Amino acid sequence: MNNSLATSTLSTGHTSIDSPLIVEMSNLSKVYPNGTVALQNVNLTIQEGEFVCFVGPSGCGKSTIFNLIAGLTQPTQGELKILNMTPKQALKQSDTAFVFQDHTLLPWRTLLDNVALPLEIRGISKKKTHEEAERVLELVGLKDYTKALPRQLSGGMKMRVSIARALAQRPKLLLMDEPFGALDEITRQTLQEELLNIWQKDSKMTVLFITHNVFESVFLSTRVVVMTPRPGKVSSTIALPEPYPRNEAFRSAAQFGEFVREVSHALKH
Ligand SMILES: Nc1ncnc2c1ncn2[C@@H]1O[C@H](COP(=O)(O)OP(=O)(O)OP(=O)(O)O)[C@@H](O)[C@H]1O
Repeated sequence: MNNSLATSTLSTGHTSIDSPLIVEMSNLSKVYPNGTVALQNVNLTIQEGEFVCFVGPSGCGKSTIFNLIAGLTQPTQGELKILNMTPKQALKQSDTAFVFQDHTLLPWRTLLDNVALPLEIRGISKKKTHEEAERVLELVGLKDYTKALPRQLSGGMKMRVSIARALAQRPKLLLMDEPFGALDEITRQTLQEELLNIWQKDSKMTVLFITHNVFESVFLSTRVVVMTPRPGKVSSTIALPEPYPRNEAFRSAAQFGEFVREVSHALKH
């Protein structure tokens, strides 16, 4: 697919042709003050309920796209709408939540208190924040660890807490920047399946996920966005209209291998 088709939307995952647009980027460019052209004329729309992976060489502007969506930096040119609002308005309404590779848990707070923190900051009552924190910790398989401290957990468990903390905000848009990059392969695959289960339970949550791992992008997403080396552009979008739930059987299916080859080929050209 060529760049012009990057603006098209697809009926995969929970989405249908009528699903509202969550992200609209038109001719989006970002030049940093030092002159680095991080993004050039990016056109992309993402519908409610999609799971979109971004792949591309280091420095192609993937994180810059996330920072723009989060309202942490401003575009130099073009337009960006999140849920038909400016990124800052969307962030204010807590419609956007993040998960990073570094779990950023506070070492002195229990898991429950770590997960409750963003809600506490929003002034929600202690009873409600704790109920919500318990709900999401159960969702990520950690209901027996509410009183544990981060140092008592493995890397994979810390990542689960980090995901729970983002989910506690009930985001419409979840941004995940290489969340599983530091995990061993088995833990990574387990968390991929758990993440898909969580996403499937919430038909309206849209997930944008940055990864350097082509296999991961194919396993997870309804659509892979492939970016070019700097200045970052969308070179192609590849639809993955394979049904969910996806599991071990999908990883060994012929179709999986074909999609991996397609994404790898797009990355090299
Ligand atoms: N605040 C900044 N000031 C100047 N240049 C920046 C800034 N942030 C990022 N860049 C540059 O913009 C380009 C895109 O960076 P970005 O972090 O968005 O890429 P990326 O695709 O996420 O990279 P990686 O895969 O290595 O994380 C890079 O050349 C980077 O050095």
